[in-house]
Amino acid sequence: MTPARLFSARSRTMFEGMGHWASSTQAGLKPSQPPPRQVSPRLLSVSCADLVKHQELPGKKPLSEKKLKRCFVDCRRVLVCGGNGGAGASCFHSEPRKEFGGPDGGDGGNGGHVILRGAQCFLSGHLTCWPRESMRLCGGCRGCCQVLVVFPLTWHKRDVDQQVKSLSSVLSRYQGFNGEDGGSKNCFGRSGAVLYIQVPVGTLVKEGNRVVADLAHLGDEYIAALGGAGGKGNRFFLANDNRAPVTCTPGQPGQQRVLHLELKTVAHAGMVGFPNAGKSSLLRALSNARPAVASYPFTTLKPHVGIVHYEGHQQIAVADIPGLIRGAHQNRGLGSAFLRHIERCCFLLFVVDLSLPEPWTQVDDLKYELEMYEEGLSERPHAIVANKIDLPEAQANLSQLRDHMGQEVIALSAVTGENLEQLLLHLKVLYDAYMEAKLGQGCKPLRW
Ligand SMILES: Nc1nc2c(ncn2[C@@H]2O[C@H](COP(=O)(O)OP(=O)(O)OP(=O)(O)O)[C@@H](O)[C@H]2O)c(=O)[nH]1
Ligand SMILES: [Mg+2]
Repeated sequence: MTPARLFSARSRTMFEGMGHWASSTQAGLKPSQPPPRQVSPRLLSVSCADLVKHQELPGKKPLSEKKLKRCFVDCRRVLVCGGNGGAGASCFHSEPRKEFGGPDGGDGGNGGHVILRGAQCFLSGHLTCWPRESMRLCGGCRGCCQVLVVFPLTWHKRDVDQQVKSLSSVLSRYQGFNGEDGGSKNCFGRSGAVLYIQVPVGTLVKEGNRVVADLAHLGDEYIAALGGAGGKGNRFFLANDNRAPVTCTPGQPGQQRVLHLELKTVAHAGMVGFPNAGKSSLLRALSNARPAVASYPFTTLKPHVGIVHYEGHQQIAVADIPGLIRGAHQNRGLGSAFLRHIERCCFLLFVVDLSLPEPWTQVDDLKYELEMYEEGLSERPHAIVANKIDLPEAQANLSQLRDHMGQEVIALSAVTGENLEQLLLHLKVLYDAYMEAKLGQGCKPLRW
C-alpha cells in the first residue's frame, strides 16, 4: 500500500505519476522491488524532499528543546486519597398529628474513587477539583470526551499542547470528592464524583517496587484509591426491639496510597541511534513532529512521537529516542533513563550515520546496549537505516555496511529526502507484520 503522505504532499509535481504508483503498489509491491517503469523514482524522491522543506507551520514559533524538556516528565510520585464517605444522619420524623413518626435519618453518600486513566489526550493529568466556574468539558479526543476534565481558564492551547505524552501535569497529591452527609426525611447523601486523573498511554503504576497496573492502551483504567463507604443513618438501625434508634455511623475515610507513575513512550517504531545520526531530521521528514535538529550531540533530550499517515487512515507512530552511546546501560551519556522508552516500541529503526567510518560498528554497539538493558530487546523486528547518503564519504561506506550486515539496508538522506519512500514502504511492511502477529495471538494491536 502506498503511504498517503506521498499523496498529501503539497508539491504539485507529486500528482503527475500518482495514478500508476497507487495501482501498482496496491497490487502488492514489496519495498525491495523497484517502482514500476512508468513512474520516475526521482519524482517521488523530489516530492519527499519538497515535503521536508515545506513542513514548517506558518506563524507558529517552535519551542526550544530545552523548554520542551522542562515540560517532559516521565516519573512521578503521587499520593492519592479516595473521598471520605458522608456521615449518616440521626433524626426523627415529626409532623402535626404524627408526633412520633419514627427514625428518618438517611445514609451518607459514598466517597468518590480516584481513577487513573490512560488517555491519548491533549490534556493529561489535570485535576477535576478546580472551582466550578473554571470547569470545561473536554471534547478534544476519543479518550476523555465522557469525562469531566478541568483545567485553569488561564491556560492557552499552546500550554496544553505540551502536556501530550508527559506526566508533567500530574500533581503530587489528589484528594477524591467526599460523599455528602445523610439528611432528615430519609434523604441519602450524594456520593462523591469519581476523580479521573488523565495519564498518557504507556504509564506504569507501581506501589513500592510492585507493578500494580500497566495503562498500555487507550481508555485503560486503574482504581488508584477507593472512596470510603458512607455512614448509616438511624433509619437503618430500626428493628422490632428498637423502634427509636438514635445510632448513626460516620462515613469511612477514603483509601490512601502512594503510587509511582512511570511513563514509557508507546509507539509502533522506535528510532535508535548514536547522537547526530539524524534521527530527529528523519522524524521531521516523515511526519509533522518538530524535534530540534542541530549539529551537536544530544540535541534531543526527550522522546518525540511523530505520526506517519498512510492510505485508508492508517497511522504509524514513530518515536525519536534521544541518542545512545556506548555504556548507556551503565548510565553514560543520557543514561538508561531513555532506554525504557524503547521497551514499548513494537519494532525498531536503527539509524546509522553513513558518513562515519565503519558504520556497522554503530549497529553492533546499539544492539549491545539494548541487549544489556533488556535481554531480547535487540531481537525485535527492525530495519537498518543508513542516513546521510547525500554526503560523498557515505557512498563509499554503503557497500561495506551492506556486506557486513547481511540484511537489507535502507540508504537515504533525511535532509534531501532521497529514498525516503523506501523507508515509508518498509515501515508499512513492519507494521503489517506486527498487526498480523498481534491479531494471530488474539491480542489487541496498538492503534494510533
Ligand atoms: N548531510 C546530511 N546531514 C544530515 C542528514 N540528516 C541529518 N543531518 C545533519 O546531522 C546533524 C544532526 O542531526 P539530528 O537530526 O539532530 O541528529 P540526531 O540523531 O537527532 O541527534 P541527537 O538528537 O543528538 O541524538 C544536523 O546538523 C543535521 O543537519 C542527512 O541526511 N544529510
Ligand atoms: Mg535528535
